[in-house]
Amino acid sequence: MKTALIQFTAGEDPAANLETVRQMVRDAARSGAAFVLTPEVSNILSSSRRHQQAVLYHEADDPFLAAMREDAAALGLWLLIGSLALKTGDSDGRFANRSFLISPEGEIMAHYDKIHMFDVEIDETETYRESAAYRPGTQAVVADTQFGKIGLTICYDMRFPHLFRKLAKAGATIITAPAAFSPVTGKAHWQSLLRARAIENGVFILAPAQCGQNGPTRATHGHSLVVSPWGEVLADGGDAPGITMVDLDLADVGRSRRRVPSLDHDREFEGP
Ligand SMILES: O=C(O)CNC(=O)[C@H](CS)NC(=O)CCC(=O)C(=O)O
Repeated sequence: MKTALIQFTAGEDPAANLETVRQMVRDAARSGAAFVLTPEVSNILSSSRRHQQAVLYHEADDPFLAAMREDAAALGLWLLIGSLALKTGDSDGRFANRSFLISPEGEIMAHYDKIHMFDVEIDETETYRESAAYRPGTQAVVADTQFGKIGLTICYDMRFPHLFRKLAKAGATIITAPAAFSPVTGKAHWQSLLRARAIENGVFILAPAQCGQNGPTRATHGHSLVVSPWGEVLADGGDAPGITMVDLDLADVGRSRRRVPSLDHDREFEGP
């Protein structure tokens, strides 16, 4: 299955981000991709909640989502919008960080709200408080497609192996992990986390990532990653914007799981 991961640098203007993504989706389609994935918060990366409040939409009238549905249908491909920041109507004004899987008919086949919030102080200069702006999801999601079952996660979720375990146990053979990873933790952890999640569950991991300088106070790690169920890095998108194409052999899932069937070897135990 020809799969394309879109890597770019989202800024504060959703319309500009949409133009960038649309062009790259078209390029990916021209290269023969059947499944195209975009990073976390493809529509906006902003550190100002006020600005987000001013320019974001609810799901029902979001122009980014509408355009992606049109493009998926026009180009006849599966599309994962890694996520969109969307208004929720919640009284506390928090947004959703929501991933969408769209069919080649332009239908929304699944959506997933990021469960784990990145509330972290990495060092004196770098702190994140995602839960101040975003309302965490409470529902894990697996979608049925012609390529098999796809489990949806977002970014920081990759540090919670039990979520990936649940998705794999529910039949997922591909797990998506779109990201806007921090450069510091990216260097230290990104590839190890994703390879571990692939190996321990015998799944393909598809992780389209934001890259570069997103704003005066925000940068992202890049290195969009495709990992095989055996843990091999099949592609790494590097530091710069671009499209990473890979041809997935879905039979690798069965081959890996037969060699090491650890997914079937979970045991109940007492303690500690
Ligand atoms: O801020 C937004 O608008 C959208 N959300 C994000 O970019 C989120 C929260 S700041 N980024 C991550 O989860 C990175 C996780 C990470 O870097 C790690 O786990 O080390």
